[in-house]
Amino acid sequence: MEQELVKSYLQARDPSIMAYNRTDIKEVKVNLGALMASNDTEVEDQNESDEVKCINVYLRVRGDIKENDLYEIDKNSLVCNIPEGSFAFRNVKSGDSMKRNYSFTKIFGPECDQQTIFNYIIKSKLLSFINGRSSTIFTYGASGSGKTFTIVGTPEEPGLIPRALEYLFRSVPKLSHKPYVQLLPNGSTQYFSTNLMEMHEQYKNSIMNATIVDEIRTYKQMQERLSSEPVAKIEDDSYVSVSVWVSFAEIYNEIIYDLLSLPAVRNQPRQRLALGKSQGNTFIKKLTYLNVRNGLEAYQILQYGLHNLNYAATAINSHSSRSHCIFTVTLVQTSKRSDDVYVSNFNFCDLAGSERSKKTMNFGDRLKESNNINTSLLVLGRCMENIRKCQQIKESTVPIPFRECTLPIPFRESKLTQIFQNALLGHENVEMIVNINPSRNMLDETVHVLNFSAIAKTVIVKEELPKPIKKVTRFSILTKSENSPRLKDVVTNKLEMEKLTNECNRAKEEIRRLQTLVNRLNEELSEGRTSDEKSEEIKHLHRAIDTIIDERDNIIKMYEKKMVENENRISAIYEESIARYIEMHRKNKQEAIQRIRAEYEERIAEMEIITISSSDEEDELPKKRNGKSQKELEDRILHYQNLVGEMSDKLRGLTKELKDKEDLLKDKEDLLKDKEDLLEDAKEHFTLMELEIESYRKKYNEEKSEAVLLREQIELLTLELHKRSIGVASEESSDIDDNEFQNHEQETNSNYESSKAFEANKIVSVADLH
Ligand SMILES: Nc1ncnc2c1ncn2[C@@H]1O[C@H](COP(=O)(O)OP(=O)(O)OP(=O)(O)O)[C@@H](O)[C@H]1O
Repeated sequence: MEQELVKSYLQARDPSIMAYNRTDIKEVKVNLGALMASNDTEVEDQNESDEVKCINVYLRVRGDIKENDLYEIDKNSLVCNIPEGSFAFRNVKSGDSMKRNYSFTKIFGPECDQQTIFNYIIKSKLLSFINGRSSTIFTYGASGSGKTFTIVGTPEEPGLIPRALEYLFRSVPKLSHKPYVQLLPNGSTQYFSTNLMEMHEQYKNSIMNATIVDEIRTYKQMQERLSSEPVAKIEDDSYVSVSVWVSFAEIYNEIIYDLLSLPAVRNQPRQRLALGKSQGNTFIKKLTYLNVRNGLEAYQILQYGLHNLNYAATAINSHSSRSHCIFTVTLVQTSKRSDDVYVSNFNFCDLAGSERSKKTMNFGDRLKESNNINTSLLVLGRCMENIRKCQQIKESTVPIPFRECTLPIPFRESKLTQIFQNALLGHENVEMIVNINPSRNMLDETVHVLNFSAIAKTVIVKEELPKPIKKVTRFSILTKSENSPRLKDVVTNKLEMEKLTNECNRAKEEIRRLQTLVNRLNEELSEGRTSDEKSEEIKHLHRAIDTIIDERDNIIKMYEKKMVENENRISAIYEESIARYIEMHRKNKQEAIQRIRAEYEERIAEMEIITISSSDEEDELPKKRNGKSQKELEDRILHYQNLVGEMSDKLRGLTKELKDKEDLLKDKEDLLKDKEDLLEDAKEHFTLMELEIESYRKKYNEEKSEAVLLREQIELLTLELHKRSIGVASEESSDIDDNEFQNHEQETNSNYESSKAFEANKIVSVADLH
C-alpha cells in the first residue's frame, strides 16, 4: 500500500478531552508528521543493544468492529483518512482529503489474536523479569477500545495477565512451599516467620474462598488451552529460594484503594491508601501483597480484585472501568548463600479510558470520574512530553535522573504519574499498548490517542541491571553486626526444625497410608479371606507401624533436644549481648572521663606553674624597681599581660575541648541506646520464635496422640481378627478343645490389655516430659 506522508505542523495534543478548546499552548510547534513517520522499521526490542531504545508503543485495533474504512495499516504505520468536518481537525476544508500517518513499534490488526500479542510483547519481558528486571505495561485508549480485553481477556480468549501468570508458573523452578522472606509494600523484605506465614495464609484463604467455583473451572479450562503453548524452562537452583507475590491497586477519582482488602472491610468506607517513598521509589503504603504458588491461586486473586473494581455503564461501554488499575506480579529471589534478595516487578496497568463527556453522556458522579480520568491522562501526557524535551536538551541517550531535568515534570499532579515516576523517567522497561476502536463515531478520541502515542514513543528508556537488596530487618542487621556465630546457629537450628517438621509430615502421610490399608483389610475380612493371609498382613502392618512410631519418637526426641538447645542459646545470647554492651559502654565512658581528667589536671598544673612563677617575679619587683628603668618594667608588664592572654585562650580551648568530649560521650550514649533498642527488637523476635516452638510442640503432641489412637485401633483389629480366625478354625475342625479356645482368648485379651497399659505408660511419660 502506498502511503502519503503529509507535512503537518500540528502540536501534539494532550490526549484528553479536557484539552479541547485550549488555545494557550505556547511551545514551539514541531513537525508531528515527520516525528510520526520517523520510525518505519520494525524495532527488534528483543535484542539488548547499546543503541538508544525508546518506549515500545504497540497499536491494537479492536477486532470485532466491522466498520473500518478510516484506517489503513501498512506494516508498522497506520494511515488515518480524516473525513470532512471532523471535530479533531476542524481546519479540514470541504473537498480536501486529509491523511495522517502514525508509526508504531508494531501494529496488531483486527485479525490478531491474544496469543500473538502475548508472544510478541510479553514473552521476552517475562524472561528478563525472571532475571530480575522490572517491566511495566500500560494499555491506553478511549473508552470501549479493548484495553481490558487485551490485558485481562475473557475465559475463552485469555488476556495478557492470565497468560503471563500461567507462563511464569510453568517456567520458574519449583517454588518454595514456605517463602524464606516476606515482601513488604516498599519493596524490601523481612524474615517470614511461621507465625507471619500462618496469618498471611489465613488472609489469603479468606480471599480465595470468596471466589466462585465457576472461576476455578474456567481457569482450569483456560489452563488446559494454554498448556499446549511452549514455555522456556528455567534451570532449578537449589541455592535460590523463589517466591511470587501479587498485589492489585485501583486509582479511582485520584484516591488509591487496595482491591485485595477483605469483604468485611469493604462494607465500611474503603480504606484510602497513601503513597510513600523508599530509596527513590514511590510505593503504595499498606498495599496487600499475597504469596501465590500457582497460576490458579493468582487467577483467583485477580478475579477477586476485578469484582472490587469500579465499573459503570456509559453510552460508549456498558461495562466501563472507571479507574486505573495496577496488577503487579513480584518475583522475590533469595540467595541462600549470600543473603542477597533480588526483587523484580511486572506491572500491568490498565488505564481508564479517555473520553468526551458529551459522547459518554456523563453527568453527576460519572462526570466527576470522567474529569479525574482525563486529568490524570493529561498529566501522564505532559510528563512524557517534558521528559522527552529534557532528554533532547541534554542530548541524552540514557535516562536522566529526575533532579537533572531542566523542565518541570508534573509527576506530583496525579497519583498515577507519581507511582510510575521511575519507569516514566526511563529507568525501567516500559511498554505501551494503544487500543483503538476503528468505528467512525470514535474518530476524535482515536486521533487524540494516536497523538499521545507519538509522544510516548520518543521517550528514551534503558533497562537497568538488577541490584540485590539485603534483608533489611533489624534482626538481620543485628545478626550481621554482631557477627555472632551463635545467632547464626539459632537460625540454622530453626531450619533444622523445619526439616524435622517435614519428616513428621512424611511419617503422618505414611500412617494415613497404613490406615487405608487397615480399612481395606477390614473390608476384605468381612468378604472372608483365609485367616493365615490376614494375620500375616496384620503382622506386617504391626511391624510397619512400630517402625513409624519409633521414627516419630526419635524425631520428637531430637526436636525436643534442639528446642532446649535453642532456648538456652537464645537466652545466653541475649544476656551476653546486653552484658557485653553495658560493659563496653562503661569501659568507654570510664576511659573517656579518665583521659579528660588527666588532660585537665595537666593543663591546670601548667597554669599553676605559670601563675606561681609570675607571682614570684612580681614579689621581686619592688626590690629591683629601683635598679631597673621604667622601660624594662613596662616590657615586663606587657609580657605578663600577653601571658595572661595566652592562658585565657588556653583555658577557653580547654573548656571547648571538654564540651566536645561531653558531646562525644552523649553520642556514644545514644549509640548504646540504639543498640539496646536493637536488642529489644531481637528479644521480640526471639519471643516470636518461642511462640512458634510452642506451636510446633502442640502439633507434635497431637500427632503423637493420633499415632497412639491408631495403634489402639490396630490392636482392636488384631483382637477381632484373632477372634474371627479362632471362630473359623473351630467351625473347620471340631477336635479343637473348648478349653483350649478359652485359653487362647484369655491369652489374646491379656496381650491386648498389657499393650494398652504399655501405651498408657508411654503417654504418661511423654506428658511428664512436657
Ligand atoms: N479484539 C477484540 N475482539 C473481540 N472483542 C473485543 C476486542 N476488543 C474489545 N472487545 C470487546 O469490546 C468491549 C469493550 O472492551 P473493553 O471493556 O476491553 O474496553 P476498555 O477499553 O477497557 O473500556 P473502558 O475504558 O471503558 O473500561 C468488550 O465487550 C470486549 O469484549
